[in-house]
Amino acid sequence: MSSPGPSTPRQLPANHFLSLPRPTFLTSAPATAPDVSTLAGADYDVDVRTGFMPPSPPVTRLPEEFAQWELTLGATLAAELQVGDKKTTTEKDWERAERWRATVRNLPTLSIASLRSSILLLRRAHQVLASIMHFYVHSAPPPPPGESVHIPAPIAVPLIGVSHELGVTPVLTYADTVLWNWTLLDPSRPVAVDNVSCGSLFSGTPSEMHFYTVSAQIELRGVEALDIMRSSLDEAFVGDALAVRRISAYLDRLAIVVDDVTRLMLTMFDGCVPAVFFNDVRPWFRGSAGSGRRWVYEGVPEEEAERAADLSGPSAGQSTLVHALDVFLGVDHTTHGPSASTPQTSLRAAPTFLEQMEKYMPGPHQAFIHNLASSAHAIRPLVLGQPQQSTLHTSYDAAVMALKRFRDAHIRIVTVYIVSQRAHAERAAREARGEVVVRKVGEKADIRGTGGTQLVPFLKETRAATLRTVVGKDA
Ligand code: HEM
Repeated sequence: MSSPGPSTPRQLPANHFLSLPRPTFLTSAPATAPDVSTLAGADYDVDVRTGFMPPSPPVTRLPEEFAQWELTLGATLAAELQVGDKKTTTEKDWERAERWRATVRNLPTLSIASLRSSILLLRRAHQVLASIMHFYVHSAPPPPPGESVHIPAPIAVPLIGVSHELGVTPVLTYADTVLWNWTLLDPSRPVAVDNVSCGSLFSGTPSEMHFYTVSAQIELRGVEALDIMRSSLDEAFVGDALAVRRISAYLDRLAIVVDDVTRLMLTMFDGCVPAVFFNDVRPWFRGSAGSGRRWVYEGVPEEEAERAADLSGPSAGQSTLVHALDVFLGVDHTTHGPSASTPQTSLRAAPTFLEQMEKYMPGPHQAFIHNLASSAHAIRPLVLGQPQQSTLHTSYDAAVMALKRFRDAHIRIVTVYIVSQRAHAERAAREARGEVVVRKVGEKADIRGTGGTQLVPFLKETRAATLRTVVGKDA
């Protein structure tokens, strides 16, 4: 079975979140109201209990036929691979890495035909192959800028094939690190925020596990937000006074859910050590985008290889949940203010960062976003059609401001985990060279995210766009 692409609708399963009655907190909602939202009618791989995460723990091992891939990934532990361009990496580390890299080049190029019947196996294959690829690229000393990085055919060919089946890019994504990388703490209990834990893919550190786990918890807490979106769009279709009152209540609830998501995100500080994240985890994530080096996927048709040459590494910016919140609330990231990181003239034509991130999502989740975006009965126009100071305005702004608080908190996190870490690293390097370290007031380093953004101006602009969405004067 292959995964449905954006244009291949399927029958909705009975337990699909789009097929369910309204949230119970709105007791006055009629259970018989028709599901009229444009979200209905396709399978988006969104589950009523787990949202964008699959409903049961992902497969952790491929069948025997693909044992060599699993063994090669497992051997990275014994090889104690270090990031190739890390200051502390030695000649010996490179030699050990090169021996492991040779085993990757000598793998047979396996057919993925038998994987096509199982989306669960396809996901595991993507995770394994993309992880091997990132280990392969980043455990070697990087070639000079301008030179290409070669991905051997035994990895490149099946990775391209599997990615095609899943509708996702052939590079490590948020789906590999979070959505398809979790287990239940207590298997006798259902999937829940307090019963999920992610595995470490690269550094083997508790910080890496915590980094992914927090995102998984956010995805699970966000399930209620998806439920609220669906119910609100149903009501927007009806659009009468009662519907407007219900949407207000949904939006009030949404603000609470988003604040919970923000609280969860801030628990990053409880278990992910910034220096470990910056030095031992994040370097493995880097994609080719912004690196000045193209990744050449050997053995694949030129057109496919061209599409894969310039891709970003995983970022929670690929979380469909946050995109969905933006789309649902009508946050417009295309009209940039003066602090945007890209020149004003090129803004309208170019896709926004968030739009660019969609191709890193599994195909059905991309379809979910497109469907949500094309809803004929969107919430924001309905809100704008109501009188100023109405209850709906207040509730809408409450939800938007909760999303803005999420972005405030996210900027704090990025400051601690990247901006400050980068400043420490720079200072240490200059001091080691005997240079006097003075940074002029206002001078900022050009720091890029794994998504290739100039991250500080980008994140501030994303937050500003959220604030511009507010409709009331007093918000
Ligand atoms: C240590 C933790 C984190 C760090 C260092 C971090 C870093 C970043 C960076 C650098 C970007 C800029 C885009 C890029 O170029 O990659 C970004 C974007 C983004 N991140 Fe995070 N992130 C963290 C945790 C999270 C979590 C837990 C979430 C929640 C799902 C999240 C959601 C987002 C979103 C939605 C964006 C897109 C920009 C936006 O919508 O405001 N991040 N992140």
